[in-house]
Amino acid sequence: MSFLKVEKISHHYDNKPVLHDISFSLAPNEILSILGPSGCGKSTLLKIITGLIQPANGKIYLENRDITDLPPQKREIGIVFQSYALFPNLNVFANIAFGLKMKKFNKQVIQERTLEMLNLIDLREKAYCLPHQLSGGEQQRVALARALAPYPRLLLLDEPLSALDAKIRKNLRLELRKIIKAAGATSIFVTHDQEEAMLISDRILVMNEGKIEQEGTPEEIYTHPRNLFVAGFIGNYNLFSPADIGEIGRQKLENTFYAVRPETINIYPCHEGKEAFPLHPHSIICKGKITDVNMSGNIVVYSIAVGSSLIRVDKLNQAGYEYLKPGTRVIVEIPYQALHKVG
Ligand SMILES: Nc1ncnc2c1ncn2[C@@H]1O[C@H](COP(=O)(O)OP(=O)(O)OP(=O)(O)O)[C@@H](O)[C@H]1O
Repeated sequence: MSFLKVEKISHHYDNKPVLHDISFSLAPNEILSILGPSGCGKSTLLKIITGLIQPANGKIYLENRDITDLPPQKREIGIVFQSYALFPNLNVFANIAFGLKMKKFNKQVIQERTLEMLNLIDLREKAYCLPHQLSGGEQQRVALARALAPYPRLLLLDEPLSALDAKIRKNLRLELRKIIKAAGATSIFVTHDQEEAMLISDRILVMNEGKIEQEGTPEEIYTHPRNLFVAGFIGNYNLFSPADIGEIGRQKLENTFYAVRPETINIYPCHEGKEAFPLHPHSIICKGKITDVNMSGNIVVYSIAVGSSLIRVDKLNQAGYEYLKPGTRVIVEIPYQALHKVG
């Protein structure tokens, strides 16, 4: 059974179309990320789900009930925004309890549920602090607890980590998923950061210019991008046509674009006078020259000029790994199964 069903939603501002026939559904307890570049329509779609905007066309169903015309306050949707939006004059406990009070839960329920939320976000010892006494990451955990406290039917998170600095952001990603899963909240997470979407969600919708380009699990999106846009947006993919790289192989490639992940490519130095190499039956082989070598954590990132393309190759920097120097001529081996046709 789908918990939320978004059916053929279209929208425009001043005759400019921004959403085209968007349909997707969400299973109970699932975390779905909507991933796409700035201006692709993510916020507009969220506002339509919350009821802040009426769509030009289409329907929204929550637990099989048509909520398209229901006002926002009747939808029981919790929202966490990019800015923490906590009440500055209320302490952490009162901020979390706020939604419960508004919904007129009795005192004991408010006390118990607020404590449960404080434990969930691991901030019990900060219950009587004011928001300005907390770090950005802590404030965002409080914002999450406040949204979860009144048992929302659906939780929407609109770029909740983008105001945080890089380190806190990285730490909070997995914690956010853990908290949402522990609370059992069905959620939609909006982001333009592919790494964040991969780590936090069960499923991802990749959006571009008001359309869904691909829908799938993080692994499906990462390993099988459906088209050039998704491969380009997911990051690090090498994109080329066979003519660009002057490949030699046993299977003829089509004259279109292919995507290949940097970690799937092998490179071998060409030793002087020994440039001949066997044709591997399951690979395409080409010649290249290393133009740059960079360390990115435990990964050695090679930039290799191959034909008219610059190919990225990632190798694990294990103990004893001897990396190749810029200027080295190399044989580049790309396994056929690593190639994805995206043109
Ligand atoms: N109130 C409005 N009036 C007119 N155009 C708007 C309005 N709100 C958004 N737009 C336009 O609609 C398109 C989609 O905007 P939207 O805010 O939904 O994108 P987004 O993917 O959320 O972007 P970002 O990641 O930058 O927040 C953009 O071209 C934007 O300029």
